[in-house]
Amino acid sequence: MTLTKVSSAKVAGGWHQQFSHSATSTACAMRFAIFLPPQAGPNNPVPVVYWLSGLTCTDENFMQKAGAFKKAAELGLAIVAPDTSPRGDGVADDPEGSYDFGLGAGFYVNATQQPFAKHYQMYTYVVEELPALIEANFPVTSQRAISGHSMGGHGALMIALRNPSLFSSVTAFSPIAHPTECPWGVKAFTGYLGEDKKIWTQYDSTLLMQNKSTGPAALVDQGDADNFLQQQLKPEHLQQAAKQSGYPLTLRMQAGYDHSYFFISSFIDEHLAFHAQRFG
Ligand SMILES: N[C@@H](CCC(=O)N[C@@H](CS)C(=O)NCC(=O)O)C(=O)O
Repeated sequence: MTLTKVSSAKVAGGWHQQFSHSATSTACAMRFAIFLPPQAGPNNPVPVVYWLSGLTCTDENFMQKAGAFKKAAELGLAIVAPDTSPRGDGVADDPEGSYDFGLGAGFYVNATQQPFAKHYQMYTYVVEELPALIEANFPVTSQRAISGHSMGGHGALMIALRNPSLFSSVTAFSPIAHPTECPWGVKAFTGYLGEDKKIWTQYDSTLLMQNKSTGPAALVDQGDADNFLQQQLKPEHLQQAAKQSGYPLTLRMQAGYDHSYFFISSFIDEHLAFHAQRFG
């Protein structure tokens, strides 16, 4: 598998780099960003935190705005941020060009519906193809954690719940906690997965958590001044699911914070420390 380096910059004693590669799962060129802390080297592989971004984002938003590098360098963690959808010639988009479906809005599912199924295989890309690529090409261990924001916060929870042996911990900011019951999720799941709601359940974190009493330790932060809180995010549904099953979830409501990267940058250090503690 050939990786093409797109950019490279030293930061916090380590390196921020972007690469593109031809992905099998999504059948198109995919770009990702990686932060390698100063400790990382052939004789010192480091664990990886995967970061899944939200609607409208690319691999760049988190790396530019979260302010995560100093803490990741201190803790010796690599961070990998994939794109939020397939892109390029021939990749279908929302016919209306809206921001919440199609390009920039892959929802980390494997689409079954045309014209999306050919490229929108983000679940397989994030769970299988990207970690295999990272572990074959960079000085990292197979210790993994996963985090994300909004659509990506949901993606992180859903992927960790479905793959407990692959991730030692999961954290999320402002996740779309119950996608089968909010407008963003219903639109995306109808478009990518079709009308059969039984198929949707495998991609819904609240429904998955309801039936699991064990799995990767989960931390969720949610701002109470987030414009999307009531209509789209519904963290109380996730809390209720954890209560019902006994799942190890800590949900923190954070007073005054909105949906933006200002919120993420305020608590990202704590999320990285949460992961580092569980890597041991
Ligand atoms: N554009 C949408 C919201 C999109 C949005 O808030 N995206 C979040 C993720 S859900 C984000 O991270 N945006 C990019 C950024 O802040 O850098 C709107 O205004 O309603």
